[in-house]
Parts: sequence; structure tokens; C-alpha cells
Amino acid sequence: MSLVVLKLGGSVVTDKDEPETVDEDGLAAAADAVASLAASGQVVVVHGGGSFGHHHAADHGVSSATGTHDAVGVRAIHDAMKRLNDAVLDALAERDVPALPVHPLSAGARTEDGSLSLPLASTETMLAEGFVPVLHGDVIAHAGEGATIVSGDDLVVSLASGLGADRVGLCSTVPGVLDTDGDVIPEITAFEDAAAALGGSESTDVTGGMAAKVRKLLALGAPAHVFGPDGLSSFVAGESPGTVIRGE
Ligand SMILES: Nc1ncnc2c1ncn2[C@@H]1O[C@H](COP(=O)(O)OP(=O)(O)OP(=O)(O)O)[C@@H](O)[C@H]1O
Ligand SMILES: C=C(C)CCOP(=O)(O)O
Repeated sequence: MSLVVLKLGGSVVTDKDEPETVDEDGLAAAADAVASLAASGQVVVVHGGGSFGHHHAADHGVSSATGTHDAVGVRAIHDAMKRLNDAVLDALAERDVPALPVHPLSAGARTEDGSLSLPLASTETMLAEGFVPVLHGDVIAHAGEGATIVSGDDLVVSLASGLGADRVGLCSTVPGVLDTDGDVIPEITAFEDAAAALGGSESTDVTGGMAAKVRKLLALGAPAHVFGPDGLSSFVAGESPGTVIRGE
């Protein structure tokens, strides 16, 4: 059975500029897409932080590289992400998708050099038993740093390579990776293909926006599709909306 890893960007399922606000229409469209994928194969969902995780992370001075030993701050970030995760799980349950949470804080860790170790037993067993695991960007224990942010994009890379995903999709608010004229770049095989146009994120985003996304996906070794909400149904149908990123 084919396995799809789908990331729902925080900017798709939340209003990124209003603290802790779900974008109900964006979430509904995303949940419909997951329901269709789950009806025809295995799917692992990952969602980003949007206005839930990033504001708390910025308030506590935590990013992917800079950590904290303040447990109160770690819990504030994690609890916000659990609230968003609950909203995603609820939307999926309303569509009869057997979705279950996997919280990276309790599952994985980072070594001193920042590499992510994400044991996959819970996700794999859930899939084998017919569930749809739903992970999320989170705060995670990091050797020598206390705890740092792990982005949904990092999780997608670990999951897709560790589980041998057949297809990877990242739904963001932009229709793909854009060039300097604002047109979608159909294919990226090297960072230089898009470097001139790649910026961070327009909203509060402690994990780096589109440039970081492209770098991580190039390292994946499997094709990854970056598309906007309008590309969701085409991705579900097996087509190739937006930008495809192929690492060498
Ligand atoms: N060349 C580019 N093409 C497309 N988007 C770009 C580009 N350069 C910068 N961006 C920014 O990257 C953003 C998408 O990355 P971002 O990390 O915010 O997406 P996301 O995955 O949807 O959100 P989150 O990180 O909350 O999950 C766009 O909204 C845009 O502001
Ligand atoms: C800010 C937090 C906690 C999660 C970040 O995940 P991302 O939005 O996928 O980069």
C-alpha cells in the first residue's frame, strides 16, 4: 500500500498573524484532503506551528539552534502545539479519519550537533494498525542546549526517509517555490536554482521559512512537492502541483 507523508503548513491551518487562531476554512480543506488520502492508502500527517508554536517560541527566545533550560517555557510552547494538534485531530475525526497524536517532545531528541533522532515505532505501528498518525512541529530535548524547536519540515524528512514514503507533500500558503518574478519554479534540484528568490517567512517563524524548507527537502533523496491550498486536490489525485524538489 502506498505511503504518503503530508505536511500541512502552519500558515495553512492557522491565521499566522493572530495568536492561537485556527484558520477554519484552511483546516477543513486540509482535513478533506487527508480523508481522501486515507481512503486509498497510508498517510502520515505533520503540521506546522503557525500562530500556535512560533509566538510562544519567540517569546521564550527558543529557535531550532538556540535552546532553553526553562521547563515553564518548554511547556508553554509544547502545550500550544498540543492545542493546535487537538484541533487538527478533531477536524479529521469529524471526517471519520482514525487519527492519533504523536508528540515529538515525548518521542525524539537532538544530539549536540543538532541531528534529529526520531524513533518511529509508534508511528509505524499505528500505520500498520490502520491509524493515521498526526505529528507536529514541537520543542524537543537537545543535548547541550536544553530544548530547541523541531520544525514540521525536519519531521517530514525523518519520517519520509525512515518509513520509505512513496510521496511527500508540503502544503503551504504559497503555490510553490517562487522565482524573483513571483512565478512558480517547477523543479529544484540544487539550492542555487532558487537561491536568489529564497527568503525567510513574512510572519513570526523561528524555523526559517522557505529557504530552510528547500535545503531540508534537497537532503531528502526523494521527490517532495511544495504547493498551496489550491494544489491539495491535485496532489491527492497523484498529480504534481507546485514545485517538485529532487535532491541528488
Ligand atoms: N521564493 C519563495 N517562494 C515562496 N515562498 C517564499 C519564498 N521566499 C520566502 N518565502 C516565504 O516562505 C513562506 C512559506 O514558508 P513557511 O515556513 O512560512 O510555511 P509553512 O510551512 O506553511 O508554515 P509553518 O512553518 O508555520 O509550518 C511564504 O509564506 C513566504 O512568506
Ligand atoms: C514553533 C514550533 C513549536 C513548531 C515549528 O514547526 P514549523 O511551523 O513546521 O516550522
